[in-house]
Amino acid sequence: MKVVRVTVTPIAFRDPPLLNASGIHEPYALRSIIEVESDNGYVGLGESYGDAPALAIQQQLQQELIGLDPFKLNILRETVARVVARVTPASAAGAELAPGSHASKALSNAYSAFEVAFLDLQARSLNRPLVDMLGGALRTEVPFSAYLFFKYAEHIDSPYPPDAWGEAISEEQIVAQAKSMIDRYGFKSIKLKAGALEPEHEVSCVKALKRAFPQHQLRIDPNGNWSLATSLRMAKLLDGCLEYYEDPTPGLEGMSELHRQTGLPLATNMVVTDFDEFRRSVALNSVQIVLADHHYWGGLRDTQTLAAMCATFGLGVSMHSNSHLGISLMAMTHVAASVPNLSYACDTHYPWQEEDEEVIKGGKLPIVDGCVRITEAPGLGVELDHEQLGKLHEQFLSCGIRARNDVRQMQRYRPDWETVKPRY
Ligand SMILES: O=C([O-])C(=O)C[C@H](O)[C@@H](O)C(=O)[O-]
Ligand SMILES: [Mg+2]
Repeated sequence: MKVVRVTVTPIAFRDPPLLNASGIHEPYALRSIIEVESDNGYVGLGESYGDAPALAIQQQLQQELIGLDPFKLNILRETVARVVARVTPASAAGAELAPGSHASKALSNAYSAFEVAFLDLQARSLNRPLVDMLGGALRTEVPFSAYLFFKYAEHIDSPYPPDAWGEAISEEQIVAQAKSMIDRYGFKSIKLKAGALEPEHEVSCVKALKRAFPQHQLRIDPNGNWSLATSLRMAKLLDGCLEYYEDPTPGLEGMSELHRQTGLPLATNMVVTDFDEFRRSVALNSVQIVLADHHYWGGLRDTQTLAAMCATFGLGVSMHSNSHLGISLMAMTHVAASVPNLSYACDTHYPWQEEDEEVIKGGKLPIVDGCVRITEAPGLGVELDHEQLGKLHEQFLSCGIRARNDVRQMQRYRPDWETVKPRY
C-alpha cells in the first residue's frame, strides 16, 4: 500500500465567547482536516491545528508523503522531522495556554496530524477499528467531563446570532450551564475553566457546583493565572472539594511548592508538555496527573508511551482538549480506550460546537451517559462530509482569522487588557 494523495484543508467553525486566562475565544476556531489516500482506494482522516504556522508545515508535507507506506510510521516521523527542520526556525521551549500552537511543538504536532491519518488508513485497509492498531480496546465507552466556561452572551460585533448557552458569569449561571450540559450529555465529572475572573468568585462557583452536583467529580483550571500565594489561599477555600487542581500556578517549581504545602493532587497540560518537562517534573514532584493530548504529545502511540511513563512514576493520566470536531474526538476516544491507566474522564470542548458545523457524515457524534463509544467500524469509524468540509473551508477563507489570539480578541472588549501572568 502506498500513499497517492494527501490533502490538507483548513476550516473555521463558530466558537462561543468563552473566557480564559488569556482573554476570550474569537468567533471562529481554526482546524485542519487531513485526508491521506492510498493506491488501493482507502482514505485515512486526521484533524489538527489550523493556525498559520501549523498549517504551513502540514501543507509542505502534502507532497513529501506521496509514495510512503502507511504502515511505516518511523519513516513518516523522519520525513516530518526533515520538513519541520527546513521550515521552522529554532524556537524557545515553553508551554502556552494552547500548547499545540507553540512553535517548539512543530514536529510533534505535524507528526501527530499525519500519524492519525496513517493509522486510520492502516485500520481501514484491514477492516479493523483504529484502536486495534494500538493494541486493542480495554473499554468501548470512554468517559468525558462537562467542560464549563465563564462566557459572555455574544461576541463583540458578532458575525452571527448569539448561541443558545447564554451568559455565564454568576454562580447561578454557571450551575445552569452545568445542568444543561449534564442533562444533555450525562457527564459524571465537571471541569471549570478559571483564571478569567476574580479567584474568590471562581472558587465560590466551584462550591455552588459542589452543592448542586454532590456526586460529581470537580476540577478547576486557572491556566497558571494564580500566584502561588493565591493558589494556596484558594486551596484552603476549596476545602477538599476537588478531584484535582489543574494548573493553578505557573511553572514546575511553583506547582512543586504548592503540592508540598497542600498535598493536593495537581494536574497539568501546561508545565508538562513534552518528555523533557516530564523528567523535570518527576524530579521536583510538581504534578501528580498529566493531561495527555495526542495533538501535541506526538500522536496516538506517543500518548501510550506517556501513559506508560506515568504508570512507571506513579502519576495519573487525564486528557486535555482544545476546540475541535469529531475526527479529533474519535482519535482521542480510540487512544483513550487503549490506555490502561487513563482513570479520569477526558476533557472535550465538543459540546460547545454547533450541530450544523461538523465535518463528518451524520452530524455531531453522540455523547451518552458522559461517554463516547467506539464501535467495530473500520478506522476511526467516521466518514468525511465533503459538502460540510467545503462550507467550513469557505468560512475559513472569509473569517479573516489565521492564528488563535485570545488576548487580541479581549482587547476589543477592554482596550487596556494586557498579558499579565499570573494576573491574580
Ligand atoms: O485545559 C486547558 O488548559 C485547555 O483546555 C486550554 C484551552 O485553550 C482552553 O483554555 C480554552 O479553550 O480556552
Ligand atoms: Mg488545562
